[in-house]
Amino acid sequence: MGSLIIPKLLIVDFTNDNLTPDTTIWSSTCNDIRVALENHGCFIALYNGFSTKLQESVFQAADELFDLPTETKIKNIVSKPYHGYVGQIPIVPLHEGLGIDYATEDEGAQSFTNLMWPNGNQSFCETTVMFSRAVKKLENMVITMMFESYGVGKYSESHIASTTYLLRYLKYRAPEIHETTMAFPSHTDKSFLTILHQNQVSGLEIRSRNEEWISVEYPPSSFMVMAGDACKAWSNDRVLSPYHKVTMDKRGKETRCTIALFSFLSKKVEVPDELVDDEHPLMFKAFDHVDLLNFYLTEVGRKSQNILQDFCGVQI
Ligand SMILES: O=C(O)CCC(=O)C(=O)O
Ligand SMILES: [Fe+2]
Repeated sequence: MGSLIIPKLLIVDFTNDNLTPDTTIWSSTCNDIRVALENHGCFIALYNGFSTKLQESVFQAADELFDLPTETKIKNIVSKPYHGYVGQIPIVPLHEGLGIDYATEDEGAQSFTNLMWPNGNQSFCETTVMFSRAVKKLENMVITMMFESYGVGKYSESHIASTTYLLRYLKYRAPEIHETTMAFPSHTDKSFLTILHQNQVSGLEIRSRNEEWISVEYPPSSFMVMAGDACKAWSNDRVLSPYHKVTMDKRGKETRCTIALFSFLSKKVEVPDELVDDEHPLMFKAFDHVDLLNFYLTEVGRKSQNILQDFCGVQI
């Protein structure tokens, strides 16, 4: 049996005050981020863009939300696929999730809050917006650095201006004896980037390029930054959009909670000309991001083992 080499995931320290544009550390970190996204499709970010109080209150907000009756939670219906309530699924019995589209904007968070708490819940609303905005800042920094490393920094501002954010509160209860430990089946994200923040209960597993599953442990104060299929398409197939899943510990007793921010483009996802050359011929046609989600809703899309190729691959 060959030895199992578990690749170490990159840890980027965004709390370092010296990490500012036009410094050596900035350009080497931009490079590290690009290499990590190409090799593993993810990295861990140490980030202190919000207070310890907000860190606590966002998990309290999650508890309050999941404590609502199911009849209320199922009202979280969003027209875009995979944006609303998910739960009560017999083959995924441990998982429940709710989504807030445009969570970085007051109106987005407010309309969700009004739906869940018709008599109001201002602290939930404020916590959601503050947390989403703090994570958006991290997302924007990663975009800026990745674009810079690919030599297309001039496009990052317009990309960020055309990005919308979906915040999802996700819960996984501990399995009972004889119950499945599979808490969220293997998939790739359809987002551009996904940023995950978990409580003290791990469970995330990521599939590496050589198809080994890596269990990811990251401290509750840090973030997992992951590329989605739209990022893979934009990069002309350089970045990995990793398969990942959540598995709960068979003997675990605690509930796992993740708060995830997904970024989506409101303009076409297209490969910059600079990322196409003889060595890297164009792999994907430009597409509307929401159409990728709609394709994933179809049977062909759901069963596809190579969704980008099947959805927007350039036929050779
Ligand atoms: O809970 C997690 O860590 C992962 C969630 C996830 O993969 C998703 O919502 O797409
Ligand atoms: Fe995911």
